[in-house]
Amino acid sequence: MSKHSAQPISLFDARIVRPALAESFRKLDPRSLWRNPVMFCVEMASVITLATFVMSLAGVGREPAWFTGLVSLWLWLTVIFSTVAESLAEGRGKARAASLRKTRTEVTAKRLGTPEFGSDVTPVGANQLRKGDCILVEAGELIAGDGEVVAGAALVNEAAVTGESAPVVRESGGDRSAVTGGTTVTANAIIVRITANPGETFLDRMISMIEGARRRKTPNEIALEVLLIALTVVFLLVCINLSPLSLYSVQAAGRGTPVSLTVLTALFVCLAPTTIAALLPAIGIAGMDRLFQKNVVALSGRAIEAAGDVNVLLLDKTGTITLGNREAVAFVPVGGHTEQEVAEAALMASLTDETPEGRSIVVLAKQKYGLRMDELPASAVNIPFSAETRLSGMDAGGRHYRKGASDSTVAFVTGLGGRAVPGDLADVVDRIARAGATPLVVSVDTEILGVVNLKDIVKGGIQERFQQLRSMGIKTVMITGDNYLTAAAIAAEAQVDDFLAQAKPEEKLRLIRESQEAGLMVAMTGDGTNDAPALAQADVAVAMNTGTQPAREAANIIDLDSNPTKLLDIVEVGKQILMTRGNLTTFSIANDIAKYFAIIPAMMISVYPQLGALNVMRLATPLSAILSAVIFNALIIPLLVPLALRGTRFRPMPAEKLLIHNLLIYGVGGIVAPFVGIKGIDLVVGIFV
Ligand SMILES: Nc1ncnc2c1ncn2[C@@H]1O[C@H](COP(=O)(O)OP(=O)(O)OP(=O)(O)O)[C@@H](O)[C@H]1O
Ligand SMILES: [K+]
Ligand SMILES: [Mg+2]
Repeated sequence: MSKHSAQPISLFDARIVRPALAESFRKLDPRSLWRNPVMFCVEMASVITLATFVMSLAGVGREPAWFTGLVSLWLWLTVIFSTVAESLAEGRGKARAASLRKTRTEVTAKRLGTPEFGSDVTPVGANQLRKGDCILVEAGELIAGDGEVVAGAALVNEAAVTGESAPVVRESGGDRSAVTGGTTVTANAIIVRITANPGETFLDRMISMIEGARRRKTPNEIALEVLLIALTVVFLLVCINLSPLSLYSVQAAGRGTPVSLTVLTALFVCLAPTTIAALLPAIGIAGMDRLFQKNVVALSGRAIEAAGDVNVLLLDKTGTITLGNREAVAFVPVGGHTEQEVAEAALMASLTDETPEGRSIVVLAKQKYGLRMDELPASAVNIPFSAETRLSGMDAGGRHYRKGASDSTVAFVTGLGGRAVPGDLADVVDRIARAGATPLVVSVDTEILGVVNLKDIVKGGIQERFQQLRSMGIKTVMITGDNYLTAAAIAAEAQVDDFLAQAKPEEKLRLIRESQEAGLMVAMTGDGTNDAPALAQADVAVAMNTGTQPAREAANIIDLDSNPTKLLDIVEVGKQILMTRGNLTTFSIANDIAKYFAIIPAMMISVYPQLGALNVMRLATPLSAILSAVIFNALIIPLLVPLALRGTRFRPMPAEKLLIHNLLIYGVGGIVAPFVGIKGIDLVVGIFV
């Protein structure tokens, strides 16, 4: 097995750092930097101080050129540290996108006239394929685009996308019908109906997502940014007003010198929330990258952050909580019929059924009873399975063969005029359901012959993960189209908190709407086409990569490993992103206190010598105090880059406790650190000045 995560590239690997440094200079372009308004202001401040440096070189102004020059240099470094942080966060994704692009080679597809085997084949380039085209893909060939298997079943190697080289089954009809462009068929042949135009495929979306090209700011990021901009504007106004104020003070006191433009600009940058503003883009991008390490592709940053606040997780049963598909394991007669009769009727009701359940019935009838029908009866009409009717079958030779959920089949038979439901039916259905399997009732015309036992197996190790979700305050609810007893048995085995049985697609949707109206943040995990409406409505919609194309399109997060408990990791990363942002904001704002103590006395001491009392750090000279504050303000950014990229460590503890814990560390730390840091830098600066 080769996984992406098996060969992790370190965050500070040379292969990432070098291109990131180049990229960080491109990001200095004001036309792209304005997207981060606080850093844009710092860049303007750097330009202003560059001008005052040039002027002091020319002998204009009172300040020595070494001072204005160093202030300008460190202001530029402040901006560069921020663009480096963002580029570093993007780096690993870019490296991976490049390797994904390599797999998206130009392939030739075999386009078919009709969606059937044996129809005429026209070779076309992959980029000529359009939605709705059908292609034939045979063993050893690359699948040219995203699509849905409409005929056949094959083994597919998806390593190009998932990093997992063990082949998986992709087949028509069921919840495992979706195939991804760029993956390879290793055995058998399938016919695929293309579902995405070139440029809109999963691989394309994945590449643009991890490259950050389509990254939108999340609502949380926007809210925080509004706060940061407001703070910046306030400090800008304060600094602008300080200039006339200091002129006036100088005149009134009859001594001292007014504050210079360089010092005012330095003060502004030190007070503005530069630490968090510099690291803000990196935090979100790095979070998305951490998820990708876990083989989860988030198609929106918003979904990950919403996951940090999730209260309820709804899970589809088959394929999500239980393994793959339900398989027929036994035919159980009722009402005095024989096993053989049930097998025959079930076979007839499944001949045209392309779902895995239907195919497994055909296989069992053949294996156990030697039954086979090589040709369909001439008059056969397929009655396809739907999540609405919950039954399927075939009409042939004037007879109605059906199989389906117990209530649906009984209702169908009664509708045809059947009156006698066998007395032992309820018992048989109950027994199968209580064991956690799915009973399918088999009928011919008005007669109920027996029940097919479809086995359902709960995925291993799922219970502990649900327990962890519970301890994080997340309620798990299983929703299934299956009957109440089967649902109850599987729910008990998987240890979900609650379940909803016999749910049709619109009931799944309603449950989500109701939970959302009650103020809950809802996550949904599913794989079937019938889950798609619910996925589209959920705040966090996780589709299994094995799922159908509609489910994958409706989702905003795709789990390449198709593991329903991945939500735990998604929640963790979501919480980490929110916490990291909160912690760095606290730190950034708490930092200002020390800077007041460093800069205000330095600025005003020539006018008001009493302010010397505020110089608690005993900084050497006013100029070195200001320079030290500027240097500290810049250096704190690279020092916090590892924290921004890796995220605050997640501790499962109650929210209030966590808040107090973080406030203590980042609030108190934010107040103390700059006193120590600025003093230390001043000692070094003092050696030279
Ligand atoms: N091929 C089929 N033919 C007839 N009836 C079926 C078939 N497949 C499923 N059923 C019946 O329809 C019910 C609903 O099935 P469906 O697969 O839509 O459930 P679901 O809502 O996707 O839930 P889950 O996937 O969690 O089991 C099943 O419980 C079963 O009784
Ligand atoms: K600052
Ligand atoms: Mg399903």
